[in-house]
Amino acid sequence: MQVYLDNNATTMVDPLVVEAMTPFFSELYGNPNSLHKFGTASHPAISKAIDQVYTALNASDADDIVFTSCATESNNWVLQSIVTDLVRHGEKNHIVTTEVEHPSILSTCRFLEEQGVKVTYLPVNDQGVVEVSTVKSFITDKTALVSIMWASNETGMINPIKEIGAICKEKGVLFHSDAVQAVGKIPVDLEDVHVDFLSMSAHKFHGPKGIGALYIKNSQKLTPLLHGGEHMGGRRSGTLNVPSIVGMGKAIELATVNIKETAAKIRAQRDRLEDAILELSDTFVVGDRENRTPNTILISIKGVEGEGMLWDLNNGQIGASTGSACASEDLEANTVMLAIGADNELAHTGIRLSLSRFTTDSEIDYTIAHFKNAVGRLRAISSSFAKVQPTPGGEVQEC
Ligand SMILES: Cc1ncc(COP(=O)(O)O)c(CN[C@@H](CS)C(=O)O)c1O
Repeated sequence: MQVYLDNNATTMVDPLVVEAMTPFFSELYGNPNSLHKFGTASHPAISKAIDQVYTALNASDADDIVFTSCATESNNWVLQSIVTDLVRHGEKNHIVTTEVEHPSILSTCRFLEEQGVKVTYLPVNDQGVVEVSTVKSFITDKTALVSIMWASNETGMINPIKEIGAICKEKGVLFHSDAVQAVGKIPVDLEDVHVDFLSMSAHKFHGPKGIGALYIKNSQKLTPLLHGGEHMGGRRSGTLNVPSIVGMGKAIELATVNIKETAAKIRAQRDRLEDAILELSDTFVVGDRENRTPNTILISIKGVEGEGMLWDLNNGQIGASTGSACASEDLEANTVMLAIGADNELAHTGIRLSLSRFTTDSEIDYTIAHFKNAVGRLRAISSSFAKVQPTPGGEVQEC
């Protein structure tokens, strides 16, 4: 049996999405900007995809949805263009974000700091969530943008976006949320929650890789990151990736049409897996279940190096991660676990398991059995998890 439990890294493309995309590779392949029928033939499908994204986010027609190559591009676009529009020529010079954002936010902020922009990296609490009062206390009259992720890719913990959005609106500060791990997993209603910009990525909700989008409220001015053509109303240049746009539209429709029922099914499987693993001694999960995306577990297993556990799981045909895929190559401690106060040893024991609507009950059963055996094996050879075993005479010995 093969079990894929790394859906926060990327997901399988839903076969129904592949079916929707197929005609636009070799049949309706014209450049949508061409005036001939080969180009205009794809226009209805592009319009439908845009409508599917608007509907999924409950966005207003006054807002813009601009397709990008990925959420990393969307995040870079907002941060770099806010500096172009509000910092270089204006009185503002400050960005507020958190310590636990995705690298596409943190690295871009560090790049902007090299250009003189002031960035505040807010701490998170022991649940990995930023406190509303903390956000409020660091906004000044020089703050150009607040950028805070809707849900953590590492822990699944959900930030108080509605409250933060209300504060930003009240203070007249632009608000961006990286919603990559929220869209398609939990309800995102942009009539109910105030954001000026929102990033999303199709390959997180069973769409194709290489396509994302940026939501822009009320057509807010935002200098393009990519120049060179009138695509997407002059917002983002580059020939439209028609198959992937169609795929993103179909994927977001499938992911959100019954989102509450789907989330409940995934959560039941996640909770069963989590309960079983927590039966093991010296284990803990980051964050409470009520304020977490339904598919994610970041679990610490004392005495078991994350990489060693991944290797054992992989040998058992189970795919998981120690945290975000972007950071998988390095053997650093999990930054989120460090941010919530875990010591360095503990921060090396994190395992991220992320389910999807395609995860089956038998896969959960198989994972539970393998996980428990793996922990026993790895702790038996772990120097940091010394066991105290009684000897025949009753004396106790370290081993
Ligand atoms: C919150 C968040 N923000 C941005 C990205 C980047 O999305 P792209 O469309 O791939 O550019 C991701 C992707 N996180 C994957 C790969 S690093 C993970 O393993 O956690 C994300 O989770």
